[in-house]
Amino acid sequence: MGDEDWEAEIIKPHMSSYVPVFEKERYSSGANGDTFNRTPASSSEMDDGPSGRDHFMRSGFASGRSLGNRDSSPVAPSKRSILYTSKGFSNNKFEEGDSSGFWRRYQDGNDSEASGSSRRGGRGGFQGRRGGFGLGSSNSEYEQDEGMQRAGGLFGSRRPTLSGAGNGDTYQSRSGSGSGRGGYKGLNEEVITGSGKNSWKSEAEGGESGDTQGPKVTYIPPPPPEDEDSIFAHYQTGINFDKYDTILVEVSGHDAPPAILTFEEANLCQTLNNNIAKAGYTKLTPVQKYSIPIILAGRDLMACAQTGSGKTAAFLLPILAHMMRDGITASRFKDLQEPECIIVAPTRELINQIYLEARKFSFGTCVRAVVIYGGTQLGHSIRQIVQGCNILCATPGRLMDIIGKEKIGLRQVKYLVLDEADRMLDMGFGPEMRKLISCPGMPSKEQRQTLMFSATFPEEIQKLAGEFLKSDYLFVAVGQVGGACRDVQQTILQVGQYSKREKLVEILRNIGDERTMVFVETKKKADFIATFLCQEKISTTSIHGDREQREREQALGDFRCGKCPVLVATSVAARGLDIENVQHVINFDLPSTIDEYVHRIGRTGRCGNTGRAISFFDPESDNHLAQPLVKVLSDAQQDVPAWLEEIAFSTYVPGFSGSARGNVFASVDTRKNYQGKNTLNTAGFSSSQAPNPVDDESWD
Ligand SMILES: Nc1ncnc2c1ncn2[C@@H]1O[C@H](COP(=O)(O)OP(=O)(O)OP(=O)(O)O)[C@@H](O)[C@H]1O
Repeated sequence: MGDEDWEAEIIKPHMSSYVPVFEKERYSSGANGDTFNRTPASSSEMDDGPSGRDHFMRSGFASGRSLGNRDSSPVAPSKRSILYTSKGFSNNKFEEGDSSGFWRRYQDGNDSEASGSSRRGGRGGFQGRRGGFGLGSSNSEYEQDEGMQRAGGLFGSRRPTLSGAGNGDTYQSRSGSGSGRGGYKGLNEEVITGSGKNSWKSEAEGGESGDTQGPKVTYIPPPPPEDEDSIFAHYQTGINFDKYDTILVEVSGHDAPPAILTFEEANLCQTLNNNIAKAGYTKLTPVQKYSIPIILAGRDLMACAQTGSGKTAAFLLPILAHMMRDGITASRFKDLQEPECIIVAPTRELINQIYLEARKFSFGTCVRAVVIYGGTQLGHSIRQIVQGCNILCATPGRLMDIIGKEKIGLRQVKYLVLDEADRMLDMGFGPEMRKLISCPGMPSKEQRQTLMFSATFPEEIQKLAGEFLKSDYLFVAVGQVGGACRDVQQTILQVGQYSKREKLVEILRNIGDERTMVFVETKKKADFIATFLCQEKISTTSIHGDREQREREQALGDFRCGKCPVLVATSVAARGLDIENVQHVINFDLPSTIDEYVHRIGRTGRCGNTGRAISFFDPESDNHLAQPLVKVLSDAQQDVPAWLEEIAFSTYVPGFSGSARGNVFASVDTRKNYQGKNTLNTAGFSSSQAPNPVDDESWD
């Protein structure tokens, strides 16, 4: 979907929009029965909803709050918390390209980052504002920075961006493309929509290679809290956690070890068991029941399981168990570190989250996990590594940089994990991953264990994965490959682009202060919508690839802690992020692929908790998604609006395999004629016995 024509927006009449059944139940109708006009008298009214909503509405964050008017809520934004504003806004006009005129710094904040230099760069380039925040390294060798950021002036987008740095309360002009930083802000995570197709570029592709010239990135992320309570902080599993056991699991491949039913059966060492208990895990999720024994048996694995169902622990625990069993030696300071495990993920925030999980489960052991990612000072990454590194969690660009600088040797790598593997292997990251496995020293696939996890695995990506995996890898499919989490109540509203903002505000006002992620398709629109919501006095922050890393982390922090209950995001936040109490996802713009939709709505309804997703379907631009949406909705046992079925029918493509991007509905392993498969429920009982395995068709 391309950018909206904001100019046209103010003259076009609003299109009528569809109101879902559940909203009609909840709110009395307006004159035409078509709008959310009534505010419930109290939140208790919400508690009486149908089953799926019950728990959701009872959750702590919502309770006791008025759901009617944000202004009256305890966190209603004050003048200070209107994070940014725009001049042209009252005209509903987005003056693209004239960022210096359109955006003005909200002076109320005392942002140290901005105060050092003017950020009104206009169309000019570098203003040098990134020089030092008292965080610079004393070791100049380590102060190299990401190349594309240096070269970024060439690509300056001149787009305004939120600034959460410092107190997170100010929005300010970032004209001149972030002034001192040029235009590149994590191209690896950017969805480029010009062609109407997602195209992801890796950091290294984008140039975080450290070789090009440009301004230095000096950001050093604050260290995570070290106290045990913080390390083991977790949220509760939800009412549907036990229902995971009813999901069918299909395992394909030869000689799959049997599933385990309890943590005890995994025979992990005492320290790991203690950490599991402290993390609040008492029962395995299906993907853990199947993946843990497979990994413990030394097999390569491709695992597909619904969002929020515990894939991270499914690979971390057996890897750590092996490391402990092998008597891993404590890390020590060395200029070249040789980690035993490398974990890669497509976004900075996700890899950081995986690192925190690795740190949690390795607590009290001599295994040292380290995280490195783009948008931070390269010297900082290197300093983390040289102190010792057994498990390296990295985004691809930064990983290749560090390998290039000979701070990481690959000879000892025994485990290579690709989280969000379908993303890691697609056109964006695939080339980087191929470079990684052919780096000097990297053990061949026969000599290492390669593990791939995702909630979606398109057929064509499964085929590419053969290059990375041993030919006898096992494939675990928990439920439908690419299916949406059933704990998310999905609603599709027909909303034309010119009605979207009004509908968004209406919904957000009714939601109250429950944490909500609003997905939009472009970075520019993320800024625009965040500005708009702030003007509507809805505390909002935003995350996207044009924001500096400091700002991205600040935004996520403000959202996590509830300071800003609304997070406007691009697809950079679609995958993997595990944020407590996200009760709503709103697709202001639908993504261009159904997989992205599945990941986005999976930010809610995690770990057995329930959640809700509302998506604006614009018939002008989203018809290609009608068929896959109908399939995803019906597979997840959701109501399918009649109008959507009609569109799906009218846009019927003979031979359609269920997706805007290929065969999303491959239910299992795509190795053709593969017969070594078992279908079981997660209590471990086989529902169809596997025939004798025949020759495995490998994708090598
Ligand atoms: N066995 C368990 N018991 C309790 N909580 C668990 C268990 N396994 C995982 N969790 C918790 O469930 C949440 C979701 O887990 P995780 O982030 O690993 O999901 P995921 O499957 O990787 O999701 P996504 O597809 O979105 O990346 C986390 O907070 C995690 O700590």
